[in-house]
Amino acid sequence: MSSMYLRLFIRRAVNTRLYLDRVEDRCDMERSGPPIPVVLFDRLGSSTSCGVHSGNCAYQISLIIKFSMLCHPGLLISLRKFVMSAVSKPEVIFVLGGPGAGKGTQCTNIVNKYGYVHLSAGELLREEQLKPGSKYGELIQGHMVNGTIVPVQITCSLLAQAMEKSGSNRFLIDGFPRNTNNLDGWNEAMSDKVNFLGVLFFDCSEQVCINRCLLRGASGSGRSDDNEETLKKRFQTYQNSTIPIIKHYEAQGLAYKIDANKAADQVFEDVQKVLARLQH
Ligand SMILES: Nc1ncnc2c1ncn2[C@@H]1O[C@H](COP(=O)(O)OP(=O)(O)O)[C@@H](O)[C@H]1O
Ligand SMILES: Nc1ccn([C@H]2C[C@H](O)[C@@H](COP(=O)(O)OP(=O)(O)O)O2)c(=O)n1
Repeated sequence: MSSMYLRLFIRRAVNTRLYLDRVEDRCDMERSGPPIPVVLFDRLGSSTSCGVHSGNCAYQISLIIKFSMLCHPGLLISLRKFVMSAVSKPEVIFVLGGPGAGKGTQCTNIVNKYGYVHLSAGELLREEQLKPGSKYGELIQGHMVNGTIVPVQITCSLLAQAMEKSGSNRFLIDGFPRNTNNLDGWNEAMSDKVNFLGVLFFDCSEQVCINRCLLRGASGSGRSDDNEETLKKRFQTYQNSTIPIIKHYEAQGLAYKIDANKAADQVFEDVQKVLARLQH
């Protein structure tokens, strides 16, 4: 009995890729026709496994359940979560605030507690800049040092690639959108593909931010922009270009302001209150 399996299929005709959380393994299973990415993961211990197949114009989810697990009390809840995560669009929260406001620090806290995937636009750009032979390396470096913003086509495609590669469906997108070019580019390419929950806005005074960035630089961040001269320019960009984006979301009731001048653990207390609201 324990080796008998029940297989459920869910099919839907959409040309889309699926993003699932808790991806544990990738393999090619039941290959037929063109190559199909298959994600295998496990929600009820080792005796339940799920495969997700994303084809050209349809996707099919198959869920393999051991007969002995059919009476498991968590099965229905797990099934519902599984199906919802598979058929719903990926969740996105934007994280904004001045340079050094503590965005990255709080994103790490959120990832540890809530299991989002953290994508830092700045970090993705730094990685791209360092890639040998990157055609955007010099352009990115120029913007970093001048404290200006890289064109959205580059940043948005790095974000989209990272989302796809992660296999998750819950994202914190940190340091984006930073100006109207970022916002327009995102809206054009991505906004109808995601379920946007809102913006975490880390509000922090300029002096506190500058002190934190200088300390970060002094303690070996290795970042070409953690110096006083670039910081002045980054703050100008923040005031002139990013604050209007935050205001744009505030006007829609989608920005959640958090006092980021406080100690990191106090800031995280406030973050958790906001997340509790966002997730309901
Ligand atoms: N609430 C806080 N109080 C004091 N220092 C902080 C706080 N949050 C972050 N830091 C420190 O300040 C620096 C900048 O934080 P970081 O999370 O990298 O900011 P951002 O991602 O907004 O640039 C880091 O060295 C970090 O350890
Ligand atoms: N959307 C973005 C995000 C960052 N950048 C560039 C320009 C920014 O000054 C640098 C650094 O960004 P990052 O988010 O890492 O910086 P802070 O964490 O806010 O200090 O990257 C960009 O051009 N476009």
